Amino acid sequence: MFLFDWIWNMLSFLGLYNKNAKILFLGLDNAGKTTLLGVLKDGRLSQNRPTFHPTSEELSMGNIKFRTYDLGGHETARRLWRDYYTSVDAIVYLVDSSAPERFEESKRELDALLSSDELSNVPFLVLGNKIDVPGTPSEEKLRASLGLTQTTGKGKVTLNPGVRPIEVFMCSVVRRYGYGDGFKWLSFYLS
Ligand SMILES: Nc1nc2c(ncn2[C@@H]2O[C@H](COP(=O)(O)OP(=O)(O)OP(=O)(O)O)[C@@H](O)[C@H]2O)c(=O)[nH]1
Ligand SMILES: [Mg+2]
Repeated sequence: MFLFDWIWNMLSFLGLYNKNAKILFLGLDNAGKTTLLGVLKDGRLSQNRPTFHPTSEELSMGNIKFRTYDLGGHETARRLWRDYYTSVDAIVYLVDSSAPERFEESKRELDALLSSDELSNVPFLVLGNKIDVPGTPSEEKLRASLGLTQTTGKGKVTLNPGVRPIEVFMCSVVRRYGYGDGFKWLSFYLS
């Protein structure tokens, strides 16, 4: 079961394999960005300290590569985010969905990203992480809190020019579910 999951998740990246895509992993501190990257990188969960210095990793599966940027999420680190906006292919925005008291703060940062000119056409994959935590609010609640009740659709949708793909997927990085669907969705929009 675990092996199947792992392979399936890796396969869902196929759309990304074709390209040296530049992907930023953003979101508040403690959202799970570094944990997710660790799982994507070598399939393993690691204990991470909060990220204070931006880390860039080339993920390669077989002989195909893409470049990820893990930027810290605490307040001072957020000021560095904009230094990385140039020629970004996608944003993966993580939210700790088990921490509703921080939804407002997370929305504020997300809104700032969404209104940035440099990112105006960049696809956004929003991951509501940590749904393994009991009592975590529903996807509906998260969407409402983030102002994302209207998104572009989970299937492969042909969007009008100028419409930015954006979608929400709930996931648990530690249980390794949910994010695979999100990356598969994202791959539709990386040409
Ligand atoms: N329960 C649960 N905990 C998780 C999950 N994903 C990550 N965590 C935990 O959340 C904490 C923060 O994870 P990190 O990956 O360090 O968060 P980050 O987004 O990189 O945080 P910064 O580097 O401070 O911006 C760690 O204790 C992780 O083990 C999940 O799916 N479920
Ligand atoms: Mg981190």
